[in-house]
Amino acid sequence: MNHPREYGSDQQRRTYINSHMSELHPVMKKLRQLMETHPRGFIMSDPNPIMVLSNMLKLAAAKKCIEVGVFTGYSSLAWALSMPEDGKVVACDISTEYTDIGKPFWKEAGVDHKIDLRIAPAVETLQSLIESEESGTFDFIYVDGDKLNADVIYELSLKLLRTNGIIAFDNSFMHGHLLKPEDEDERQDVSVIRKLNVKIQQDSRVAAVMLDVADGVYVCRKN
Ligand SMILES: C[S@@+](CC[C@H](N)C(=O)[O-])C[C@H]1O[C@@H](n2cnc3c(N)ncnc32)[C@H](O)[C@@H]1O
Repeated sequence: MNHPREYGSDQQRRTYINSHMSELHPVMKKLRQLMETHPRGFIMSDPNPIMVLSNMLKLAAAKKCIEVGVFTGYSSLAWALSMPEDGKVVACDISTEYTDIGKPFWKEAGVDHKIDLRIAPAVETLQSLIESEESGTFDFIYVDGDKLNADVIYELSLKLLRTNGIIAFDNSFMHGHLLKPEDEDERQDVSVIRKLNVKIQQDSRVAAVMLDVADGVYVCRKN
């Protein structure tokens, strides 16, 4: 039997965690500061999971990554900074309006040569990578966009990842909706992720664990 344990309130934990994270890279910090006044700035990834995942990339000596959902390039910048000079991030987004904001920051950090931005629906970009025979070659895939296609993205990603490669989904709690029972009129994106989370938990192709950071991050290692 599990003994009940008390680790403080959610707010107390978050405050403590946030005050004990290492300093961000100065360019990541600058981009975050810029986005504080942007009307959509709140959709940027939270620095805590980004730091956890960056540490994993370093440990795995990752050289090939994919990101689904670039926005203004904060998380792409983190992956590029975590890889060696010959590392590559295939960065997928449909918006040049947002990605154009991030590009100068990639250049300032000296990692723009590692980021291969593809402006197209992510599913198309992932399919094109499979067609160009890159299956089984990626170390890490971060999914933070296109929730409606998350299941297709998961299946394509499992093809593209190498054995022991990692796929990480941001927003596994879907802004808290998935911590509650299903609504009759649940939003479609919430419903897609609810089903995908169950599928992943039962999927013998991966070893998966959800991190209780920010809006939840589902970290799945391909067996
Ligand atoms: C939550 S934001 C990504 C935040 C980013 N990871 C960061 O840390 O700043 C989601 C992004 O997904 C992009 N997106 C939406 N639908 C997409 C699709 N079908 N294919 C690729 N990107 C898509 C949006 O344009 C948006 O920039």
